[in-house]
This record gives sequence, structure tokens and C-alpha cells, in this order.
Amino acid sequence: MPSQYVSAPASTPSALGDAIERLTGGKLELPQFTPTTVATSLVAVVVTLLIAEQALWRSRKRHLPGKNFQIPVIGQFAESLNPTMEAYKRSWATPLASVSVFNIFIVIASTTDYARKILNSSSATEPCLVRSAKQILLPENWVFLNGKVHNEYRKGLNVLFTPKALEIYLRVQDQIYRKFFNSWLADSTPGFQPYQMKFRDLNMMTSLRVFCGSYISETGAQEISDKYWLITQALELVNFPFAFPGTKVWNACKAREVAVKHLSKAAADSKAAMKAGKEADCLLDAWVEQIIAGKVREYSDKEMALVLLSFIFASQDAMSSSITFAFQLLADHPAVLAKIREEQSRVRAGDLDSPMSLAWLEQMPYTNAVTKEVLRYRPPVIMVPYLAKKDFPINDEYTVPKGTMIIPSFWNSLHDPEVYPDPEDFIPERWMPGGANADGGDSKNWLVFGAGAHKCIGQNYVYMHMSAVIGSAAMLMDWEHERTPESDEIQIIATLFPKDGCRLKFSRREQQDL
Ligand code: HEM
Repeated sequence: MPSQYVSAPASTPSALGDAIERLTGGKLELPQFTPTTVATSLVAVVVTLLIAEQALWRSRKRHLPGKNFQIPVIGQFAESLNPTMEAYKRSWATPLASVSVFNIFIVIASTTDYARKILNSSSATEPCLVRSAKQILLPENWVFLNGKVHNEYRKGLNVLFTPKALEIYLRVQDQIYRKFFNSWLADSTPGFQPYQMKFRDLNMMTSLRVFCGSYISETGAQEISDKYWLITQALELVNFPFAFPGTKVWNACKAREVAVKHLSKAAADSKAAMKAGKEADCLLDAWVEQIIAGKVREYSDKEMALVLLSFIFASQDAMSSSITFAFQLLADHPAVLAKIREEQSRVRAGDLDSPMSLAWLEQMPYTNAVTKEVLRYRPPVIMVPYLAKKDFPINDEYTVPKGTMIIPSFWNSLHDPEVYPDPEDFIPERWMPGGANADGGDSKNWLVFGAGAHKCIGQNYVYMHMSAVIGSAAMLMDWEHERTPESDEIQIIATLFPKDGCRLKFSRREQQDL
């Protein structure tokens, strides 16, 4: 049997030497590796790579607007670190634009038709969120599923947003709002304070209590809320590529570990309580109720925790942004606030103690119109990064190359004067009978929640949350806004916020004002 390994014949070196000598006439001259030749070769390699990089950029971008040359290696990384509305608006000035960051080729699409085409082409595109999202949310999280398996998973989660479930959440929400309102009213700090982070806290506590009821302790909820900011900070369009200790992504992963620990325990506790016959009073309970009834399949504690994490991840920044702008805009538009109060007084008929209900909300078209207008005027999510899974012909002239990050952007659609007259003005009346958008239906420009298979699953909860918080605040409190030169400037921290942090002062509304 031949051996598996064969040694080289002992004669090989001398045979090779003989052959070389015959070929070179005995004069073999090896190149001289002087420092100069090494340096010259290195320069040649680097220059070739740099030319190739620029050539690749040009070949991908073709005729699309974008810089003619990119900064080697990093491209437009510096700009992506501190995104500004002015820079974004420049990139939305043409229907398609192109940028490159760390050689990630990015196409930005800013018309309604292109945005819809990208969001609805699930065979060619899929959400890629920002690159850090997979590290933070964990690759097995359902939000990274696509196609049929994503649809199936999502169907199972729809039970969490039925009117019956939303009614339960509304009761929880009202308690949290009142707790926060009271703490703001009790704050004796003189003058105005930035409220953006306080709205964030309100929103995080509302989410945690709506999702987990009392299965998370006060300290646990506070711990998640405090650490969650680290996750937001890591959501840059392009992060430093490695999650080394101390980097934003590393800190965010640590924050996620804490959150998942608390959320998994909450899921286990809800299962035990519901089996023991408890009445559902939070999202986890509503979910377990459906599981026990056999209407949806079993989910492990970790799986439920990751779904809740995805909800917090998807909602926290966007909701905080909208609530911040709602308070600022209402202070700046006292006539709008007065109309909300008039509607609230009428529907509540003087009852300020009962929590808001879905039936009440349905009778508050003006408050709901304000919610819609806040979302349109300052859409929290101005773009969603998608990935071209294959070459994707976006129009007859241009095919987005496979592997491109392709970003549908929503600002232009929501500020389109053809659809929303005077788009730069805050006009809730446009959604009321007789107004330009009175049909209230989602026109094709209404991209606040995206479109297609991954359209926001929480949108009904968003409308309800916004209208409930605005309505209750309007009845219970007065507030003033300190306008600064930066009040109308927009800062982008994953979503949009007023640059000065929204400086407000709250006071209790006297009974005779009601
Ligand atoms: C003002 C608040 C919110 C805004 C503006 C918003 C907007 C969006 C947008 C634009 C998308 C991407 C859609 C697409 O790719 O086409 C999205 C996805 C998503 N949103 Fe929201 N969202 C908000 C609040 C919420 C809330 C409160 C929840 C959960 C309770 C939530 C859960 C999700 C989830 C899970 C996804 C991914 C859905 C999927 O991949 O199937 N969002 N949202």
C-alpha cells in the first residue's frame, strides 16, 4: 500500500541547483534588497492600491452625484461622525446621491418613489440597520430575519398590538405619566431646564412598565434606563470597526447584557404568574396569555427578552424625539395647545382622574391630528439603512451594485409641498375636516413608519402613546419654553432633537383653568 506521505527525493536541491546553473550560465544574480528598493516597492504598492480605491469608487458611483475623489481609506468618515441636518439636506437635494465611508459604498435615495421601491423590494434589498446593531442586539434577534421566516415571526407578534392589548398598555402609561408630571412639578430648581433627557426617562419607564409591568424592580428599571444611553450612542451610521473594550459598541454590548438579564427574568416571572391565574396587566402577560391559549407558539425567556429589546431599541430614541418636539411645539403654539385643552375637557367631561381609554382617544381627532403633525413636521426616523443583496436597478440609468448600503430617506416625502402645503409650518389643522390632508389616510408620502415587510410594528402604540401623553399633560400642567437661538436647530443623535435640549418650565394647572 503506498504511503500517504511521500518524502522529497534527497537529490532535489542539487538537481535544482544544476538546472539553474545551466539556465543562467552559472551567473545567477539575485536582486539587491537595499532600503531604497524596498521603499520604492512599498510606495508603488500603496499608490496602486490608492488608485484602485478611487477607480472602484468611480466605477460604483458612475454618474451619481458625489465627490469626485474620496479621502483614502476613511472616505467621508469624519462627516459621518457629526452628522448635521445641513449636510443631510445637501445629500437630499438630488434624488440619488453617493458617499463612501471606510470603503462602504452608500447610495442615498430621497424621493418617495425611490424610498418605496427600496422598502418594497424584499427580493433585492433587506434592512441592515447600522452595522453595530447586530453586535448590540445579537445576530439571532428576530429583527435580522428576512423573507418568509421574518413574516411568520412577525405574524406571531401582531397579537401584542391588538386593541385589547393596547387598552391594557394605556392604563399602565397613564400611571407613569402622572408620576413623571408630578416629579417635574415638584422640581424647585429656578428657571428653565433642558427636558430632552427627562422625556427620555419618561419614555423608557413607560416602555419598561408597558412591556414588563412590575416584573422589573425600580432599581432594575433604573439600571436599564441609565445604561440604555450607551446603546443609543453606539448607533452611528458607521462605527469604529472593532468592539474593543472602551469603544462605544463594547459599552453598548455590556448595556445589552444587563437589559437582557432583567428582561429574561421578567419573561420567566410573567409565565409563572399567568399560569397561576393572574390577570394580564402588561405586554408580557398579554403575550403569555396568547401562548397559554395556544394562539401563538411557545417562546423561550431569552427569545422574549430579545423581542422586548428590539422594541426598546426601535422605539426609545424615536419616541423620545417625538415627545420632546411635541412639548416644544405646543409651548410655541399656544393656540394649538388651547384647542387640545378644549377637546380634552369636552371628552373627559371634567374627569381628570380616570386613565385615558381607547374610547376617549377615538373622540379626540384634534389631539390625534397634533400627534400626526408632530411626526410629519419632525419625523424622528429620517432614514433607514438597507443593503442591496444583489444588483438592484433603481431606475433605467443606474443599477445599485450588490453589497451597497442603500438608504431611503423620508424628509423630502414628509415635507413635499405638493402633498403638505406650507410643509415647513406646524399646522395640525391640515389633518382635520376641510384641511389639505383631511382624509387622514396614509398617502404614499407618509413614510414616518417606513413601508413594506419591515414597516414599524409599533405604529398604533405610537399614535396612542403620543396622543395620551399630550392630552394628559395639557390637562394637568402649564409649561413655558425658553426659546434660544438653537431651539429651531436640529441635532441628530440617532433621531432628531432640538439643539438646545428643549428648555422648559412646568407649573400645575389650577382647577379653575380646566
Ligand atoms: C415615533 C416612534 C416610532 C417611529 C417614528 C418608528 C419608525 C420606524 C421605522 C421607520 C421603521 C423601519 C421600517 C422599514 O424598514 O420600512 C421601524 C421599524 C420597527 N419599529 Fe418602529 N418606530 C417608532 C416606534 C416604535 C415602537 C414604539 C415600537 C415597539 C413597540 C417599534 C418597533 C419597531 C420594530 C420592531 C421595527 C422593525 C420591524 C421589522 O423589522 O419587521 N417602533 N420603526
